[in-house]
Amino acid sequence: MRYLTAGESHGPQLTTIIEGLPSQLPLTAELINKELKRRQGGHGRGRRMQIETDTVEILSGVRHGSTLGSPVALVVTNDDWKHWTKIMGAEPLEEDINPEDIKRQISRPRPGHADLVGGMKYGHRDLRNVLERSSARETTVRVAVGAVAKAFLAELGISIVSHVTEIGGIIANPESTAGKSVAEIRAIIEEDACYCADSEASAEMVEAIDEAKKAGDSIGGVVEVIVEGLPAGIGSYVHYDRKLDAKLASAMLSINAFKGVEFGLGFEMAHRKGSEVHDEIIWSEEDGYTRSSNRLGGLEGGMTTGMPIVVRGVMKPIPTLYKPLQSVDIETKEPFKASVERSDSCAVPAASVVAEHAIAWEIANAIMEHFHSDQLPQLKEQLAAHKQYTKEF
Ligand SMILES: Cc1cc2nc3c(=O)[nH]c(=O)nc-3n(C[C@H](O)[C@H](O)[C@H](O)COP(=O)(O)O)c2cc1C
Ligand SMILES: C=C(O[C@@H]1CC(C(=O)O)=C[C@@H](OP(=O)(O)O)[C@H]1O)C(=O)O
Repeated sequence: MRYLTAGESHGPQLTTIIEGLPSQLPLTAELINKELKRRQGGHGRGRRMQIETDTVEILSGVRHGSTLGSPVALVVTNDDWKHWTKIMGAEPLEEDINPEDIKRQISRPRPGHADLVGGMKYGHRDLRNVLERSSARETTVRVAVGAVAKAFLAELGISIVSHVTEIGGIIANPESTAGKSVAEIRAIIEEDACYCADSEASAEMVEAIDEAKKAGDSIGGVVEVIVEGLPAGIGSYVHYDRKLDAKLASAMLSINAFKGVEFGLGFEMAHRKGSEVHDEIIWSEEDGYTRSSNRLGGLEGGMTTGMPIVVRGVMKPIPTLYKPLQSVDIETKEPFKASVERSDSCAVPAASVVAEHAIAWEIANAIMEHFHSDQLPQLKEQLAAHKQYTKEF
């Protein structure tokens, strides 16, 4: 499967086309909208989220609530567009308009954002031309795509959740999720301001976000995605570009501001002995092959083991600072404070929703690569046979 996205942050809409979905997958806009709403939430979001009510329109590939097997086109309109039609319009400027009045030109690149290097790369002296597409507004349609992937996974008995484990140095107690299922974690974090399972840590995270905002600063954090119900043997060890862990890492790092990724114990593995890292293999009539622990996070040799996938990503603090860092005006080359654009002060909770959906897409894709079918019912049969086979192996 594949998809493309298009759209600028303050353009008329965000668009995506998904290709290769099986037919007969139940799909509604309502299901996608639920996830879009979650992405808009979480403490620390800026004023743009009060302007938008992200909702999707399904324009093709679905009939009477079910996929056809043809490309699925989705659109999310930007409510803010009405304030930007002249500034961001595709048509050449009308003659009676003074460009200076409507340009909202940016010439003082923000350290940590794509402004300066993006300007150099595409020859834009107005760095707004970079910002508009490098903005995480694009993650809206990536969540829409991931919501479709999640609907597909749910049909196969595979569920996925993300939660926030750290913000600005405040770390959630791992016990808050230990031994809990995806559904249980989802129920805990649903109403939490930081999508965190530890309510005490979450309250401190809220304070830390408010403090950072008051100081004109920003903070980052860590999110964890858990995938449950996977069969063993999805992905492959035979070639670098077929390893599922590599694909999941790439998906995580493709999210704006994500700078690191780890599976299971992650970087902690460096401090442990092999006997304290690897997961012992057991077999039972009922469950087939399982593990007595899941310290490797559900992947061996680039393939699923059948245990839950546990993958974490670290998000750096937001680059736009209301107390801006030192920069240079590219017109005069004089030192200047960086531009200040309307901004989030912390988007880690929202980004956890993006991570969940980016990972869901990658898993759905890996499943579609493994089981070759254009029809969901056939695919379900193949999956059931595969599960039986791996159990008896
Ligand atoms: C959900 C989400 C919201 C974000 N909001 C902002 C924001 O309001 N202001 C900002 O400067 N960066 C924001 N970012 C981060 C930038 O998009 C990101 O740092 C920028 O695209 C540069 O890419 P890089 O950090 O991956 O190098 C956000 C990221 C995510 C995932
Ligand atoms: C600025 C960035 O994205 C943010 C993410 C975002 C959204 O819908 O998530 C919408 C944007 O809206 P605006 O720029 O109008 O405030 C930002 O809040 C960025 O990533 O650089």
